[in-house]
Amino acid sequence: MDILFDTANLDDIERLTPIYPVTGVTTNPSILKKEGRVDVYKHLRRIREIIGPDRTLHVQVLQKTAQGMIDDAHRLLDKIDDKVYPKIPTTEAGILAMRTLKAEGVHVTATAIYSKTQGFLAIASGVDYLAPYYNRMQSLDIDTKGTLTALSGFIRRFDAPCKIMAASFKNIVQVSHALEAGADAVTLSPKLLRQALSVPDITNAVDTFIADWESVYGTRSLPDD
Ligand SMILES: O=P(O)(O)OC[C@H]1O[C@](O)(CO)[C@@H](O)[C@@H]1O
Repeated sequence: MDILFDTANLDDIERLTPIYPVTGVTTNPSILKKEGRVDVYKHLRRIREIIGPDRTLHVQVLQKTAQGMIDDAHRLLDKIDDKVYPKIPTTEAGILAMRTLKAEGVHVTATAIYSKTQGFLAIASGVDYLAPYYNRMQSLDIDTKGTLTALSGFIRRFDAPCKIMAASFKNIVQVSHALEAGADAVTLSPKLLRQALSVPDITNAVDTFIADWESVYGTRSLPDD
């Protein structure tokens, strides 16, 4: 299972990567916008430094034509490093860009996925990750779980070297539903993870165990022997 941080915030990535079992970081232009007008390549190289070479870094291209997307992907690989996964929107131009980049041996993440059709086209184009937009699909009344289950079935049936990285989460329930439906990976903001762990019931359970111990032994520590 892959869990990725959907953020470009350096403080969060630096502080939380050692804590959570994250396997990578995803960004897009809207996520980068939250950091202000940063020196974008420097910023992304710093993310790479923090997460190290073994975690994946997914960065979106900006152009809408196939050639523009390919040029953007090359720019990202050149300016950040050759391990970056360019994120290519799954449009008609994007499909051509994906196929061209895969033929060059580049890792590719297909993004902006709302449908099974986009998904199977990206799978057939040989991409490494598919990023279906969980919350945005739900808001359109699309059968999100059914779409993920079908895509996961296609991947298995055709033995495609592709993982589903569900994205666009607005609450933690969507995340577990995506995993139940067949997502191999989920990308979510660190804030969602922290919110999920800071519910009062969890804290209360831990406090009650300590209080029970203390009421018997008069201390909050385990004995040395
Ligand atoms: O709906 P949102 O919150 O804008 O999310 C869009 C999603 O698309 C992605 O760009 C796909 O990787 C994620 O980084 C993000 O989770």
